[in-house]
Amino acid sequence: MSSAYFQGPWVPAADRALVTGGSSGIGRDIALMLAGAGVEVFVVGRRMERLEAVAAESDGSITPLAADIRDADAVDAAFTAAEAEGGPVPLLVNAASGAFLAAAEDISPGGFAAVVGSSLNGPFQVLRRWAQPLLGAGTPGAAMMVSSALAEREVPGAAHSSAAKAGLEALIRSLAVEWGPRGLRINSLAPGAFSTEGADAGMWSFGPVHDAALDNIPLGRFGASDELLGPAAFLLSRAAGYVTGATVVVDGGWHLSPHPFGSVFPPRG
Ligand SMILES: CCCCCCCCCCC/C=C/C(=O)SCCNC(=O)CCNC(=O)[C@H](O)C(C)(C)COP(=O)(O)OP(=O)(O)OC[C@H]1O[C@@H](n2cnc3c(N)ncnc32)[C@H](O)[C@@H]1OP(=O)(O)O
Ligand SMILES: NC(=O)C1=CN([C@@H]2O[C@H](COP(=O)(O)OP(=O)(O)OC[C@H]3O[C@@H](n4cnc5c(N)ncnc54)[C@H](OP(=O)(O)O)[C@@H]3O)[C@@H](O)[C@H]2O)C=CC1
Repeated sequence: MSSAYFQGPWVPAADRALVTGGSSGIGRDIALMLAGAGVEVFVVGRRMERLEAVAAESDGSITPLAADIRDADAVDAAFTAAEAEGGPVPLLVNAASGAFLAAAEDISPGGFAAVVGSSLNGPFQVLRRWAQPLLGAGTPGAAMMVSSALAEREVPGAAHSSAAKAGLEALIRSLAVEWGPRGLRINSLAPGAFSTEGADAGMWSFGPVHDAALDNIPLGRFGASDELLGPAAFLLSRAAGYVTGATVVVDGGWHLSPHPFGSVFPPRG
């Protein structure tokens, strides 16, 4: 991944970053982009071998740290390891999250908790642990949470994820106000439909869902991974120094659709 995304005023806002979900898909691409631009990157995910594979792929500095973001102690240990040599980490990307397709009546309490845990509770623990030492030291920082273009829309078949992502966007607005005066910027990047390992396995390989999404994207296609990198680079750069509490939607216009999934997921008859 080239450093071409960071040029002129678009230099990274700091030289150290922690990226959750950095072993796959969107988080992996962002981690490689940052490392390619000379940022020291720590990648977090549940499976160490996949984190190590990303680290091996980069010519830059990527350190793998295994943790489930739903486990506050594991999150704390990952940050403690990242901070051990260079102190608080000023840049944060939270791309980790998980979801599965299911009719609402088939989502068990445990299933709802698993998805909301990885998409809202866990990201809050990550943000809180990231911010604590920065606030204590008065060091500026910037966080970018990966949300979803449909956070504010109806998503039949993914009610848990939709509720959690809407909560995540509400959360970043509150934190931007609480922490802005103390030097921290908090934004979110909201992707539309992107082909990634996890999303393909869980959603896009299911033909009716894939086709319904495509039919309702005004630009008529899924996004290409590099189309997220420019907006991500912007939010993590000095050029975004006056941007906080914002959600940047990158979805080919999908969120404007009258119904983002047409009638692909009718209620049980
Ligand atoms: C009309 C169609 C709508 C299409 C929707 C499109 C939405 C667009 C925007 C979506 C925004 C979000 C996008 C993404 O997240 S893309 C990235 C996707 N990547 C992944 O999801 C990969 C990671 N996935 C996971 O980690 C898991 O799916 C999970 C989130 C569940 C977490 O795993 P965990 O290890 O905690 O899970 P367990 O196996 O222990 O299960 C916990 C409980 O969840 C229940 N469960 C799990 N899978 C399913 C399933 N497929 N269906 C129903 N229930 C499921 C499981 O039974 C457990 O419940 P119990 O405790 O009751 O047993
Ligand atoms: N691709 C798409 O179309 C869309 C994606 N998004 C969002 O983009 C983000 C990235 O998704 P995408 O790249 O597609 O997904 P992937 O499944 O390809 O990547 C998910 C990453 O998160 C990690 N992860 C998942 N759950 C946890 C957890 N509980 N703790 C720590 N790490 C975890 C995974 O590693 P491991 O499994 O080893 O833990 C992996 O590195 C997510 O927030 C997703 O909701 C939003 C809208 C659409």
